[in-house]
This record gives sequence, structure tokens and C-alpha cells, in this order.
Amino acid sequence: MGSIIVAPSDLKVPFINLSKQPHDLKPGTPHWDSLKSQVREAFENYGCFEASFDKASRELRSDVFDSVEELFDLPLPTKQRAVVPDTFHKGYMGQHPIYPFYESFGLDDPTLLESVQNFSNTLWSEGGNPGFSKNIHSLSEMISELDQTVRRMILESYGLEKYMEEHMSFTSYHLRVMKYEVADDSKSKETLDPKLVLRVHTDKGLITLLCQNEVGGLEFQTKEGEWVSYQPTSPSSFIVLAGDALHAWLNGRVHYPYHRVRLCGNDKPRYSFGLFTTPKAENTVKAPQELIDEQHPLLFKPFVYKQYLDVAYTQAGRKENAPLRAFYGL
Ligand SMILES: O=C(O)CCC(=O)C(=O)O
Ligand SMILES: [Fe+2]
Repeated sequence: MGSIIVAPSDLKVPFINLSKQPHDLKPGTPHWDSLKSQVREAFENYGCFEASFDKASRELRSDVFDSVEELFDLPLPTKQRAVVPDTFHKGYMGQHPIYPFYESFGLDDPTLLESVQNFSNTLWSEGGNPGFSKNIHSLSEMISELDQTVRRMILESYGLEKYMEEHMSFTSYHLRVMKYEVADDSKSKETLDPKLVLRVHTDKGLITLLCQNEVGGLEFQTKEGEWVSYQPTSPSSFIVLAGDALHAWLNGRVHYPYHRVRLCGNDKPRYSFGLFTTPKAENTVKAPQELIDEQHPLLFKPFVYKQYLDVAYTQAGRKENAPLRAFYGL
């Protein structure tokens, strides 16, 4: 996996309208139930879908990407103040030999204004950057609602309502903003696939919600092995994707797609914004009894999420692209 790049097919990821317009989203209504079935079907068949979610306005998204650009435009020594040693998914990452065209910043609990302010204080001294903090916090908070809607629908659709409260407090949020830019030097263009700016991987947590600037490039692999290129069909779209922990917790019911980012003939940098819902570090991912039976034997040993992250990441980047089965598969 990863060495031979197959061109994306004409397939599209499913589209689900989770905006409040034209119908309000209320649990228990026929509209909710119909969307719930669509979410389950999309997760089972693709492990991802495009969600329209109009709560986050076009203006806010544009302000967020201005803030993200401002962040990456800081001088390198300033950005390096946010490095968190020995982690891949937190703090600043850039100039990495395995990911030469990728930079990112990760921070925990972006739905709390204080966390974003603390992060901004590290980079902009003298009071941080209030505009940045406000924009990043607002979008994170809004799309955490989308995450909770999706998870509520998933739990209901598998008859797991009794775990709802426990499940919602089992998780935490992590934000990562990313910049991809193919450097214009001939040496790098001789590599196997110069456009592959983020290698094939699965996400480690439960749910990932992503949006991007106008530069595309995100691609998913279907269960059948075909690559699908994602192009948002509406300015209020987010991509919602299932990660390893959701696959394990639901005892394999949902697909957890391989995905990657390739920049195809674009000279502009690509920026993306990802809210990652993960189990809290100390929590154990263990499939509920309701999802284990003769037809669905337990697929994974229960595992502590933090231990999984430790084995799945190394300082050198992602150690393997499918560690879940390798470490915990039964
Ligand atoms: O930038 C993107 O759209 C994808 C990022 C991604 O897959 C990740 O950070 O895990
Ligand atoms: Fe990812």
C-alpha cells in the first residue's frame, strides 16, 4: 500500500444534508430517522461522507482560513516554539523528511477558548492573537455539534442508546490545522509521486471532521480498493470520516477508510482544518456486548487509547499505516 498510486475513479463519497435548513434536526422525528439511516449506511459502505452543515457560515470559514494562513506565515523559529517533542500529532510539525511538503499545528481541547488562547500566547507574545483565538474556537465549537449529532445517530442506529451519556463523556477533541505545498525544486519532483503530500493512513480516533480552502486533494479508498477523490459540492460542506477507534468500538461494523492527500497541478498551498474526536487518553476502547455475537465475534482486544497512540506513532512519523489490526486484532 502506498507505493503504487492508482488514479482516482469517478465515484463520489455520499452526501448527507445535516444543515438545519430546510428541516430542523430533532431526534425522534422521521427526518432525523431518515438521516440516521443514511449516516449508518455511509459509514458502513464508505467510512466517510460529505456533510452539509450550515451552522458554520461562509464568513466564519473564510476568517478561519485567513487565521490559519497567518499562523503558517509566522517565521520558522516562532512556529518552532510550538514543537512538542516526541509526538507526531501535537504542537508544530514541519520540515520532516517523510513529509517534506506538510506542516501542521495540533492542539487539545479547541472547544475551550482558554486552550486556543494558551496556544496563541505561545506564538504571538504580548497578549496572543485574540482574532485567531476567536475564529479557531468558534469553528471548533460549532463543528463539535456536528460531531455529536453524527455520534448520536450512530449510537441510536446500533441500539446503543443506553451508552449515550457515557460515550459522550468518554471522548475529547483535538484540532489540527495543516498546510501542504509542493516545493518547486526538481529533486523532489523526481520522487515516486511528487504530488502525494500526505501518505496513505487511517485516522486513529473515532470521528474526524475536515474542511479545506479551495484547493482539493483529499482522496479515500473504498472497501473494494478504489480511490475516490473528494470535491466538496457545497461551501458549507465538511467531510466526516470514521477512524480506527470507531471501527474497533463498533466491533467492525463501520469501514475506516485509508485516505491521503495529493496536490494535482495546483500552485497554491492547500490549507485544511480538522477536528478529531478521540477517546480520552486513559480510556479503554472495548466493544459493547450488544455488538458481539456468533455472527460478529469480537474483532479486537480491548485497548487503552493512549497506549494505542504510542504504538501507532513514532517521532519519525506514522510507523505503520494499519496498526490497529497488527496490534490488537484477534
Ligand atoms: O488535510 C486533509 O484534508 C487530511 C488530513 C488528514 O487526513 C489527517 O490529518 O489525518
Ligand atoms: Fe487522516
